[in-house]
Amino acid sequence: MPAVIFDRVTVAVETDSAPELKVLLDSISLELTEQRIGVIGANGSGKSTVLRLVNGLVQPTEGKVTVDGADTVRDVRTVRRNVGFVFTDPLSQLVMPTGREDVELSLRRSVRNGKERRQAAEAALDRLGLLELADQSIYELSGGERQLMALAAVLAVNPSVLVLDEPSTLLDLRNRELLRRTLAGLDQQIIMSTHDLELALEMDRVLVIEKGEVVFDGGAAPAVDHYRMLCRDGLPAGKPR
Ligand SMILES: Nc1ncnc2c1ncn2[C@@H]1O[C@H](COP(=O)(O)OP(=O)(O)OP(=O)(O)O)[C@@H](O)[C@H]1O
Repeated sequence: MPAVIFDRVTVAVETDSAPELKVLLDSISLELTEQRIGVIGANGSGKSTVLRLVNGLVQPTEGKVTVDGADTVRDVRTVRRNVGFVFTDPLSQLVMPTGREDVELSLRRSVRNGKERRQAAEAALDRLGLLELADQSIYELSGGERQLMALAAVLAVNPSVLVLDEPSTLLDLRNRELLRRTLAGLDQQIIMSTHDLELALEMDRVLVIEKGEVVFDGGAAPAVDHYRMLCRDGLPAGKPR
């Protein structure tokens, strides 16, 4: 597996609401070498920020992130070639009128020959059962269908690391199962944030993020237990009305 290394990474940003920098992540060090890594935590805890650091979409304010030795700031082109990123909102990544065109666009660099590219796109769509929807306008697809289409476009180029930011939010039960099976069948390293604890339980290692810090790092079941405990402790006192 490629090694994704966070070396004392802090991310701090300017905001309009306060004169001092807002710290989104505080001096995180991690060596991610397992095949399936889950990232869980409350809304706003910093999960997407962790994921975005892996492909250089967010840059560390201090420290560095490397993917198989490539620095996500200095060697960002190498990193982007190796790291596929699936966004929570598929419309932020699907740019072509149809899914088929989008998958072919993803493949434009890796498969130069037009006929071979069409075949590779067909195979990538077929893998997720999307052939029937391939030529439909992206805007006529449901949210879940778009989410799968975005995954197909990223998987088509066979990245060595696949980063997924809450990939199952829009999926129904059947498509969640399809996603689960698809992820289980992949050879590459997966780093995935999710609120779907069943999906998190399938991971080899799970990080629990809380207020910009890794508060638990270990096996999936104890990580989920830890997160549940944090959620219970964080609830307001008194009976819900
Ligand atoms: N560019 C930015 N400027 C200011 N604040 C930011 C910026 N990006 C993220 N944040 C803040 O950082 C915190 C962590 O955001 P992040 O998107 O990483 O959370 P998350 O754990 O993925 O949340 P969710 O589960 O709701 O998607 C949030 O409070 C968010 O408002």
